[in-house]
Amino acid sequence: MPFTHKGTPALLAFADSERSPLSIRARALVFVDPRSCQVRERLDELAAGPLPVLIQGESGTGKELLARQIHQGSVRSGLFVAVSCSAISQAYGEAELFGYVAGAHSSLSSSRAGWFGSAHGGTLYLEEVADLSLALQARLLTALETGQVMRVGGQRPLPVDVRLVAATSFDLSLAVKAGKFNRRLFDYLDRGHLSLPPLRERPADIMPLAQYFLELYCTRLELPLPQIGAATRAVLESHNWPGNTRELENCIHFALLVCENDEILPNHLYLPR
Ligand SMILES: Nc1ncnc2c1ncn2[C@@H]1O[C@H](COP(=O)(O)OP(=O)(O)OP(=O)(O)O)[C@@H](O)[C@H]1O
Repeated sequence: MPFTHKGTPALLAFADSERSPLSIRARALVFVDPRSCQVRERLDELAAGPLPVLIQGESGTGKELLARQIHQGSVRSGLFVAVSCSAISQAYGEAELFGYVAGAHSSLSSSRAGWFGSAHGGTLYLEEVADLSLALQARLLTALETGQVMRVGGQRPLPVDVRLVAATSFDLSLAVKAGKFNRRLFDYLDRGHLSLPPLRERPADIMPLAQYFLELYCTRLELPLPQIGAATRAVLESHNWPGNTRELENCIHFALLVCENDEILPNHLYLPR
């Protein structure tokens, strides 16, 4: 059932958002600005096809939501597994990503599939993919190209069918030039390039998103729905949103908690920058 609210026609809903353990905040994608509509078209094209996808967009623009939408729009019945590459440990990265067999280290008594194996039949979303070490990048490319993984301590490779959706907040080709990112992995990923503009370049999304977050948090916190008046609207529309949609979401959440009557006023907006 698509999420709907007054005056915001272009919403996509996540069918499984209520039961997905990885999707606490994501409920729908608001796409109203013409640039967002172009992103949406490209997303639909990519979702239906077989290509890996590289999403480029500043922090907080909604890359993970797009990745979920790509998975949902695909025919893949396996899980959507989201992993932050900056959280993968240096020491055990290979085991975390590709799994291990019991006894691989003295302390490991059972086998684990790893993130890659857990996404078998589904989609692996790697956030900030450039944070992977060069060694793991090379192993990742081999796994994707051969459709096989070797678990740490394993004797033979296991077949895996994973679609990779990777995200980066900067131009990854610069990291390739600097020797920090595997050129072949970049070429592999970049066939399905999806660029998500910052919120300041999609101004027609600002008010629909603000209204969406207002309704979302009012429902969640069981608060009456306040209005957003003209002066507040002007402030929201003229801010340049360095933290993108996440900043707008936090701003609306905060405003809802500090506004006293039935209207959000400009002084209820916490916009430090
Ligand atoms: N188009 C949208 N419609 C509704 N909610 C959105 C939209 N875009 C982003 N959000 C919300 O904004 C927040 C940030 O989105 P998300 O985590 O997907 O951004 P990101 O680009 O992956 O950020 P980071 O690079 O910091 O991980 C989330 O709470 C998400 O639900």
